[in-house]
Amino acid sequence: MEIPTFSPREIVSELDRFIVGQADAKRAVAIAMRNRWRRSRLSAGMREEVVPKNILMIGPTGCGKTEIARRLAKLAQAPFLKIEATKFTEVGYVGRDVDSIIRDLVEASIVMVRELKRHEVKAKAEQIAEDRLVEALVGQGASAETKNKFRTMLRDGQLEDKEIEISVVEAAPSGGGEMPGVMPGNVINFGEMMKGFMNRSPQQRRLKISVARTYLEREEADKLLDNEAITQEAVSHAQNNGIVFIDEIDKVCARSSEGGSRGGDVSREGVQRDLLPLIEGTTVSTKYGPVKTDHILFIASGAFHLANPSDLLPELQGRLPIRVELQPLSREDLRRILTEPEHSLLKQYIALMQTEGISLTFEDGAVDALADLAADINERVENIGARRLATVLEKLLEEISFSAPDRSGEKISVPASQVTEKVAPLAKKGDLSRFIL
Ligand SMILES: Nc1ncnc2c1ncn2[C@@H]1O[C@H](COP(=O)(O)OP(=O)(O)OP(=O)(O)O)[C@@H](O)[C@H]1O
Repeated sequence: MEIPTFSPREIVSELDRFIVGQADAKRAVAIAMRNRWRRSRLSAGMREEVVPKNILMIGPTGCGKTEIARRLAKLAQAPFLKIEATKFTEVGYVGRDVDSIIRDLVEASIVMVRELKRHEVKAKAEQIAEDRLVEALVGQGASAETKNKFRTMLRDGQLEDKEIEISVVEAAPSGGGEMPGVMPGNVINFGEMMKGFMNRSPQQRRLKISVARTYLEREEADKLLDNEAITQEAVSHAQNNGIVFIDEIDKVCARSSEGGSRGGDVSREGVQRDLLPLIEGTTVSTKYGPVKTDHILFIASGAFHLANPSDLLPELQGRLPIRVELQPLSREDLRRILTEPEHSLLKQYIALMQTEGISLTFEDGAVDALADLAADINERVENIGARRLATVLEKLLEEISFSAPDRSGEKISVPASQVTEKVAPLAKKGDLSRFIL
């Protein structure tokens, strides 16, 4: 699979569009990404020798660690998986099977490759689906002239509500029935969807053209896709380009203050031992075949408040040679996060209100007051980084959000006083602020 190539400088500037500050971490991931491209250009023998230099990100919660990794993966069109190291202690020493990380990564890769391939065959599938619609309308034997007439009407959208009888692989959505793999909010799980389609035999259905078209296009696209080839490509994509983000790695460290690995720390060290082969390079068997982990990029991350990176198993430390520290977010960072990123929180709220016909604006003073308040609560209650902005903003805009449908056409400008008078007092209510803000 062709993956986009960017120079480290380009990667950093792309990340800058979405993430404020954290220059060191951006540089580190940019170099790691470029190294992959360099590796792909080496001779086969040399290529096998070059292992990715995995990264350890150290920084407080909510300061952008996951966001950097996720954006990087998106930019590089790399399969991405985030897991929490602590997940693997829940069932005790043996814990959850760490190999599931690789299996899940391959699943993510399949979804990704399938979506790309589906896009490639889209135009063709649409054309075949249209032919089938015309045939369902006028019958196979109709003259070319009749067919063309109906084709034109179809394209003009004149027949959308007309019912036709077609043979579809999936049951019709009678009374709000759901398609397999389509979850609430239209998130599509292609794996599930394929299972759904493959397990069913075609059925005659009476459907409106608008609905039938969706079914037929999907069915035809699936016919055009070569599942075997997709699987192979997805496995290779995961092996060579996959990124696994392991959060809370510090929580599986034996704390130095507790005098090394004794007692309850056995299971934590066990998790590190389990993770080690994956990061060192092993072969995991999946239902799609064996997957080599040697060239998967691992980014481990943690706050390391209580433990130190040197409390990790030495072998693991060796496999995470790139160390980057992320900075706690200052008041100024929070202010920039509100306004600067491409889809910043303020921009999101403005866009959401626009759908209700409301033109929402924030006075400069209001943005400053929001940043002040978030920084203040982070300092006094608990530092949850940029996540604090979401709760504070939600509280500030709750009223407008609720009454928006009645206020269509209005221009609403949020002044600083609303932050200081409405939301800030909540932060003063001691323990309550833990739950509200
Ligand atoms: N520097 C930043 N610039 C822009 N947005 C940020 C920044 N830091 C955090 N955010 C936003 O805050 C939220 C939480 O950030 P993120 O998931 O990266 O936290 P994290 O550092 O990985 O913390 P944890 O270890 O607790 O998962 C995300 O929505 C992210 O977009």
